[in-house]
Amino acid sequence: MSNEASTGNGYRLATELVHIDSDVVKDNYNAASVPIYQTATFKQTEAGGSGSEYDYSRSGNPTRTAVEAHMAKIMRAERAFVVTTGMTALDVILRLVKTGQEIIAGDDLYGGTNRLLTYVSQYNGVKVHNVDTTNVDRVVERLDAVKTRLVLLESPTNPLIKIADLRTISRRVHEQCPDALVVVDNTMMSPYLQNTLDLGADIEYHSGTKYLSGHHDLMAGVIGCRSASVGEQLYFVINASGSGLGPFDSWLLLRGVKTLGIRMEKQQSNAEQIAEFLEAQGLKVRYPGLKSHPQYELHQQLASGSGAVLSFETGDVGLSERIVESARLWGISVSFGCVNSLISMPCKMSHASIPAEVRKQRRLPEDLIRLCVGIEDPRDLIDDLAQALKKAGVDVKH
Ligand SMILES: Cc1ncc(COP(=O)(O)O)c(C=O)c1O
Ligand SMILES: N[C@@H](CCSC[C@H](N)C(=O)O)C(=O)O
Repeated sequence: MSNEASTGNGYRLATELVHIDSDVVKDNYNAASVPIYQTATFKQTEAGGSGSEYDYSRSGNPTRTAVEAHMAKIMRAERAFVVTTGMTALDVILRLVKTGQEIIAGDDLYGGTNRLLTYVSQYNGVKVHNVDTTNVDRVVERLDAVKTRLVLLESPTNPLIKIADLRTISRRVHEQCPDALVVVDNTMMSPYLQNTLDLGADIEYHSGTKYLSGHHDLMAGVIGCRSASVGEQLYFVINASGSGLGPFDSWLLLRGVKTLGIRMEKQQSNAEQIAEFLEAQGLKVRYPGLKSHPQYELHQQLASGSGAVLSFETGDVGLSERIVESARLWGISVSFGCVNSLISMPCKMSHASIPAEVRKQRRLPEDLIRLCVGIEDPRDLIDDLAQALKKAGVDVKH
């Protein structure tokens, strides 16, 4: 299935991803690829500094401007920013929350997100409510018209692949709390499969380390927002704190994002086959493209595809460890969104920073295996999973 969404220029997203607006960077030589302006500072023509578009790369750099303009177009955002990592993106957004204000966040979130939220609740006097975001009422009952500043959502969540009704939650939050911002970490879907600003979010952010760059050769974060005034506040923090992405990494991100469409289509098609294979083994598979997913219908209304991250349980931590360690083609690594396939155990790896008792309270299964599907031949991926399952002692139908 290909993505039918367009950016407003009349072209589909896969087309827009490849075409960078050449007016954004004034290049005298008509370079076909946006140049890397590897400079910290810029020569000024006058002592007052006026008349120059750039003065210092912390405040702005042409290569960064090019990728920010491109991301704003792709995300249909009023403004987009690129920063050093996905966690930096969240850190910048969290600077909009003041002592005494409150955040409502999911109870299944990337481990690093949970760690940063725990930090702001311990040291910045910000109350964080973790709720089950699959249930709109659980979110709404925590709203406080005065105190709620952010509602932070992942959908699908990492790693339990739970779906939040982003459209309804955004509407209800805006009705009840006009000053609250709905923020969505859209890393798992990428802008290719889900546009959360269109669904009503105020801010969407990404770990650009994942699908946007696609090759695990760079760390980056991307933030897109719907309003110019939120954009001004975010830009202030990025400039003041020096969180903006450097010129070379901006260039790598811009190069990576051009192939997002084709990578996502292939990774998703591989993931669908792998999810079906695992389900046929009688395993409890979490993937929003499977009809057995409890929120299959809702996810289809929010996104144009199911992505390429799935998780499954085996019922036994030791068995899960043996499966992971028996895989040959699937690399044991944290992260996802890369062209090569990865296997991991969230409780021991990406989500190990969540204390064991909190993982238990939030029903994060210790035996959970997460698969991040790449672009390899799906037959090789399935064969390798089959041999890993067999070696670990599972009776495989293949
Ligand atoms: C859903 C999600 N959001 C944010 C992040 C943070 O991104 P980064 O590693 O680029 O800081 C990660 C992983 O690291 C993630 O999985
Ligand atoms: N040691 C790191 C783990 C990073 S996890 C990366 C990624 N978000 C994933 O879900 O795999 C840390 O503690 O931050």
